[in-house]
This record gives sequence, C-alpha cells and structure tokens, in this order.
Amino acid sequence: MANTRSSACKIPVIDIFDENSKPGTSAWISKCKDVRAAFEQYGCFLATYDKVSSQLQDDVFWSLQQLFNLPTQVKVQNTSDKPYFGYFKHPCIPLSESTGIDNPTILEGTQSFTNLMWPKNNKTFCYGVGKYYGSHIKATDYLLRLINYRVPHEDERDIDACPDHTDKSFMTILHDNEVVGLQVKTKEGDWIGVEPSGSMFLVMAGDAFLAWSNGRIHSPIHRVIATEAGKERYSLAFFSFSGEIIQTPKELVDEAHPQLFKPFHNMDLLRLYSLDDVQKYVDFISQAKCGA
Ligand SMILES: O=C(O)CCC(=O)C(=O)O
Ligand SMILES: [Fe+2]
Repeated sequence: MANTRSSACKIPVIDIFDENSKPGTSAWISKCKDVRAAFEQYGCFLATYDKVSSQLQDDVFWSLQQLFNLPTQVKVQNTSDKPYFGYFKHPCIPLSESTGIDNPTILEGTQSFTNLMWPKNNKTFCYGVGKYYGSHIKATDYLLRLINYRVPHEDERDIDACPDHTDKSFMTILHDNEVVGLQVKTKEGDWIGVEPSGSMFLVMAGDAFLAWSNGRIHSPIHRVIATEAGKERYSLAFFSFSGEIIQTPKELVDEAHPQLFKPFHNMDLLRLYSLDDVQKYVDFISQAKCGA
C-alpha cells in the first residue's frame, strides 16, 4: 500500500534567476554553493521563476489535456529508436501515460511531434522556444515528456501513480498543473511532499550526474502518489542526457574517493532500465499480476 505520509522537512528553494547574482560575483559564488549543497544533500532543489504567466500555465496544461484526449491509435504513433523517448503506457503503471518530444529545444523537434499528433495542424501546441538556446546544448540530448495521471478508480487508491524510482538522466526539471502527488525521499528515508506552485520548478539530479560526480551528488528516489480526489494530474518532465561518454573527471577521484563507476553511455543506462519493450515483461506481468 502506498505510504502517503510525508515529512515536514522541506526541499531547499533557490532563486537561481536572481538579477543581482551575475556570474563571477560573490552573490553568484554563494548561490553556486547553495546549489551544490542541495544536490549533495537532497539531490534536488526548487527553482523559483515567477515570469511564467498564469495564462501560459493554463494554456500549456490545457494543451496536454487535448493531447491525451487524442485516440490511442494516434498517440502510439510517437515511436523512437531510443528507449523511453516515444509514447509509453505499461500495465504495471495503470494510472499514467506519457509521451516524449525528442529535441524539444529546437523548433523542428516540437514541430514534428505536433505534426504527428495533429496532421491537420495545431497552432497552439508549438511555441518554438528553441531559437533562444545557443551552442552549449551541443553535447546534451533533451527529452520533454508530457505525462498524464488519470483519476484512480475506487479500488485503485493505493496504487502509486508513478512508482519509486531514480531518474537515469543527468538532470530533470519537473513542473505540474498544481495537483499534489510528487514526493521526494530524503537520505534518512522520509518522504517530502513537493508543494505544487505555478512559479516552482523542481530541479533534480539523475543517476548519470551521481556517477559523473563520483557519488557526491545525490540522485533522489521519488514517486507520484494517487492524485487529489477527482483531479487529473499533468506534468512536464524535462530530461537532459549527456551525449558524451560519462566519465568522472580526474579532479573528483583521489585516494579518499576511489573511482566508483566505469565510463558509460547515458543512453545505455537508460536502455538498461527501459520498460518500453512490454514483451520482455509479459511473463512477469502475468505471474506477479503487478498493479492488481
Ligand atoms: O510527474 C511527475 O511529477 C514526476 C515524473 C517522474 O518522476 C518521471 O517521469 O521520471
Ligand atoms: Fe522521475
């Protein structure tokens, strides 16, 4: 049964867009220290950003509602060679479905997804924010997953909408339609409920970041418990994956901190945990009847 209790302990809130802390200033250095301490202790922090209007928030989550209301035959057309990048629904996780936009930071990525889902055009779905991003994204692959958690039936209240897991990404940014459900586990084993807010974005480290940092950065276990009574939950999960081999920098390895991880490819880590291939799990599903 889902343990819904959450601790009074709070995830650190950091104003990373503070105008006064320009790179190089002492305010900026102190903010960097806050970010590092939050990643080491909690594996995540809440970034405040109040420039997203409530109109834009409403438009985005209204679009997600339209998207998930499309016929299944349309939604399953979003496939990918990469694990976890296409449409996903799994019998073990009956309350949720999600779909991925590969390359969401460039206009073409969002456009080709929009054309696939709405061949007759949907001008409101695609915002084309990609032009604001520079060349620094070169070595990073981005994936935007659009997630829907349906309202559980009477007999499904104890099923976690998204079971306990750590992310296989380098970093993840989460934002939802202000319906509670997301919880993060502390190192001490307490669950912290993330207070939903239109101006909060949860920035979370993934396992790839943990490995790169030689175990210094914490990649927290998190989950989504059954949503508020009668409320459907929508969330945006913005994952970044390293496009290069993940190798711990030599500065982070010494006698006291021997190297914990062999170099690996972020996509191989993701593939290892992928549930995309439902066929692999057929026996497991029928034997364990998981989710039932
Ligand atoms: O929906 C959420 O807020 C969390 C989603 C999540 O943890 C994931 O997709 O990895
Ligand atoms: Fe996650």
